[in-house]
Amino acid sequence: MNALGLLRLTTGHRRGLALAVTATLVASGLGLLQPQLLRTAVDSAVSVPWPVIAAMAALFAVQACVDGVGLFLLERTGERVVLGVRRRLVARLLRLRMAEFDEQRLGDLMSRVSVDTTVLREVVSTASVQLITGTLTGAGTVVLMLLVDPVLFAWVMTTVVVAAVVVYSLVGRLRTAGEQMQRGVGEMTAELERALGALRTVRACRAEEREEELIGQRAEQACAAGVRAARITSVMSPAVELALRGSLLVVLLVGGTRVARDAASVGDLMAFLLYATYLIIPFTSVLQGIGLLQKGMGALSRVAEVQELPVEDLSGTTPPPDDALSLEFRDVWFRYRDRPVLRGVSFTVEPRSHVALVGLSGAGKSTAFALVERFHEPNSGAVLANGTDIRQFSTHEWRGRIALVDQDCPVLNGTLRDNLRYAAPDTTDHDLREVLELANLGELVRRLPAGLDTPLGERGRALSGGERQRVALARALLTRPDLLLLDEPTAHLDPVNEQALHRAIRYAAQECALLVIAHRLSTIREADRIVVLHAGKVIAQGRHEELLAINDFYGSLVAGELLQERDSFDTETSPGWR
Ligand SMILES: Nc1ncnc2c1ncn2[C@@H]1O[C@H](COP(=O)(O)OP(=O)(O)OP(=O)(O)O)[C@@H](O)[C@H]1O
Repeated sequence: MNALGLLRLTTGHRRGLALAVTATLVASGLGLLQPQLLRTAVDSAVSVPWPVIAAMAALFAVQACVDGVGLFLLERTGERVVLGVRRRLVARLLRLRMAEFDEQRLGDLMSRVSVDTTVLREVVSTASVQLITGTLTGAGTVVLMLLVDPVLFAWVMTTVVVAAVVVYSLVGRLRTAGEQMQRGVGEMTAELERALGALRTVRACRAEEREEELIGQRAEQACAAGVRAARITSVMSPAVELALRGSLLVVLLVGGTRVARDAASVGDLMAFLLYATYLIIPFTSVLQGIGLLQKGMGALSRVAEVQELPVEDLSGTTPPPDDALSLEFRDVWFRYRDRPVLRGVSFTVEPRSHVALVGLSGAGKSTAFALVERFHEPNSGAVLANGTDIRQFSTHEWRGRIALVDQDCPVLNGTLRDNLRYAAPDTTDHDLREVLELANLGELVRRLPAGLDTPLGERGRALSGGERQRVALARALLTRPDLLLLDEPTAHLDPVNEQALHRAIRYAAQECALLVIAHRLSTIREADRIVVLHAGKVIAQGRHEELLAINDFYGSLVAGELLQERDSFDTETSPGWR
């Protein structure tokens, strides 16, 4: 990633940037006029030159104003550039291929949107002006110094060249250190996100100290890279400072003797001295600008990495059929990286029928759901709806026709109403009430302090596990799907909620095709067909009684109650409002 990449970032904002840089340049130009005025005043005046002092004061005031305007414009442009980058990143992240989330670390991706873009803003708003105005003002100052006294200038340049050589030799290392620092921060955020995301487990396992140590190590890595960068800067800055102070000393020594020998006037010496002090600002600016630019290039390459991650393939354009949906898995093979998970799976779900998918943990049931949702694509074979490969459908419209109730039932931050209407924002209150009763949520709504408008907290913390499951089910039913994918809760349900679940399943089965990952005998018995999945293959299909008669594996599943092998954590306890 080079400086051109950074320049490309400013596309669409160049006018604002040009305006800002111009304002800053004008301000610097006005600054350069001041020594000239001083020189004229000193060399020609015999008494206090009031008009010149007034002109200088006016110049100072105008310079300060123009400088302020330029600064504001720059900051604004920086913010707007970063807004664009952040929007693009967020849009990309929300559309990445699901498989990418297996490879990437969430916290690191998040730090690219927050931390790295902040560095980019600094580059746009600070480094750009530092480099452009620093270079131009520096060049202007140099020319004026040359005009005032070429001999003195030659002396000054010797010290400046020494400083420039030191800076140049360190720039590359500064960039590497900057990049390492950004990566370190990314890794630390990733670890922190992982630990806070599983805080209950962390505490239950008494792992706070281990996590503190691990996250601390990542912070230390970022710190070490920051210190490396500081070390480089600390060599660069004094070198420059030394050169600048040295040049001032040279100006005084050499210039003083030249004035004594009448080779130059006092006005010349004063103007030159002023220019030499003025040179410090653009020179330091350029130096800081180069440092920031190096950091910015590191940040930009991390941002660009996200921009290059593959997004979901949304090439299908055909709208899904309007009539009742049927679903067919036709010889579907699927692997996660090198690991085959589905191996020639075939089964069908007729319109408005109820099919239960059963099998041991790891058999591939959730993967089958993921293929229906098009989170992943089959490696061979196809998933069809009413005879058409679902890849031909517009993904957006296809997902609008189906609903998924996941095992971990995510609830989003917001009110209960927001959560319920998340997939169908136009739901009326009448529909809402109907589904609430169906999912046995009426009692919960009555108990919550602000009813439907009660905030549920981050990830629905204010709800119990069972309540979250019912909210997820109600959310799915509200979309009036043509195909409902339901990963039945593995946790124990009390009889009232078990009945509610069955009521909802029966209701859904009348309205749409229903594919349930079943963990309960009661759900399995009600199914029109049971598909037994074992090690990625369908080993039997039929009704409960038929399968019991013909399939030993199914018999062993039922007898050993293996269908509920994960029946362990009942989270039906919730904080507050009980
Ligand atoms: N993102 C992934 N990357 C790699 N392997 C995965 C991924 N997701 C699942 N697997 C593996 O694929 C296999 C099938 O997983 P899947 O979640 O489909 O099983 P399942 O039948 O739904 O199990 P369970 O009933 O425990 O939820 C498992 O062995 C799992 O380890």
